[in-house]
Amino acid sequence: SVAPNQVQAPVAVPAEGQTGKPECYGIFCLTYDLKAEEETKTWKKMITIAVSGAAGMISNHLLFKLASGEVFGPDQPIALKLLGSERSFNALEGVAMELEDSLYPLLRAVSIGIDPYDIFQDAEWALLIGAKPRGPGMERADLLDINGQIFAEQGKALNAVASRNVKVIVVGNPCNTNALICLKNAPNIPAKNFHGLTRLDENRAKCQLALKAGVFYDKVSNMTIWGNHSTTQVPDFLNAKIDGLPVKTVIKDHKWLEEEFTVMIQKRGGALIQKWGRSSAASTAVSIADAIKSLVTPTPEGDWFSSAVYTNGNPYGIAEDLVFSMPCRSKGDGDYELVKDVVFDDYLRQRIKKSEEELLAEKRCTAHLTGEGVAVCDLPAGDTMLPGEM
Ligand SMILES: NC(=O)c1ccc[n+]([C@@H]2O[C@H](COP(=O)([O-])OP(=O)(O)OC[C@H]3O[C@@H](n4cnc5c(N)ncnc54)[C@H](O)[C@@H]3O)[C@@H](O)[C@H]2O)c1
Repeated sequence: SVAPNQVQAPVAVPAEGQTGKPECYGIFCLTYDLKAEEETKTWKKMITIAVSGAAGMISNHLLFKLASGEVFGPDQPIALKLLGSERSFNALEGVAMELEDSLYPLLRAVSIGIDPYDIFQDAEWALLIGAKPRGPGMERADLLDINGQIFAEQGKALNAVASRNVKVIVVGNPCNTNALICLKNAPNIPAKNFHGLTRLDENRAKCQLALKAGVFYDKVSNMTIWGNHSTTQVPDFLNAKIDGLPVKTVIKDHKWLEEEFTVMIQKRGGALIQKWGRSSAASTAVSIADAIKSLVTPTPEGDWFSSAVYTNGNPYGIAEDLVFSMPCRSKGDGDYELVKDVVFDDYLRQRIKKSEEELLAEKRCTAHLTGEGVAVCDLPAGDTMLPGEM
């Protein structure tokens, strides 16, 4: 209790469900006269970023990168709208308190809540990280259903209240199929705006190629991850370059590329869990930041980045109506186009096919969540794990 003569700090206004309104948090409830501040004169218009799973491990790194300005730029003020689960609401308040205490000049608004219809209101970016982890003994089909339901609901909420051009990055696993479910439930938002995160896989692949070639990782470019964010993903060493040269002319050990490199990237997440006892959080947050930066800054001439995006109209012959990781370029306007000048050989084609089959099976298994009828789960056995599982 507070003594009568003490000033009480602003407190969090309870989230939706308790008051009927999502609310600002603490210091962010004060209003500021932005125009009165010298530095704000050159600032851009504030953008609204919604983050789900905001009390989780990945968000604990990501939110502070967003607020610091390193993702959207030092002249871009932001509003953060944080979505948690009922269970994590206290932790969410803790996150908001840490954001308050960080005194970020660019962070102009923070609100927290557990209802996506409130939190996604006017969101221009939605970073969908919150999902249930696969528990012991849980079948992949169960995970697809449990998390798919979350993304069906969040897709509906985005459709109802988000900005009409919201860009959505799905991180919660299984992220490709969750992104497909999400976009199917948001018919009024362009399907092109939905991404599944495979940037972490791209970054991991660049690092291992650089290590093998004995060069720093900034020398590796044109790195595509094809397919599903699972152990069927295909890190493409045919089109990737080291110092502007095809990887295969720099790394002569083609047996290593085909047999060791591919598996190493597919299972990197699992290897990390064995060391850490938890899944990658910091490097995942970095890769989300990278994925956003790749959409809001022009792609360097001749290069590209990987993102799992909607396949309709793809030039590679991949089945339509999937969310599949493919090479993209951006003009820096938040949008992207698929890269046309890539080559294929039998090795690459065969492996892409396997990931495609897996995603088609995941889609059949979640048909009840995409409005396409009765689900049939005939998931390929054996190697359909997420990179974080081993
Ligand atoms: N695509 C990738 O490259 C990649 C990499 C690493 C992890 N992941 C995935 O990201 C997800 C989050 O990982 P983490 O380490 O931050 O997990 P975490 O368990 O630390 O955090 C997840 C948070 O989400 C919350 N949550 C659960 N359901 C929610 C819902 N419906 N709405 C809002 N919040 C909800 C939980 O309460 C928890 O606080 C997992 O699904 C993980 O598999 C993806």
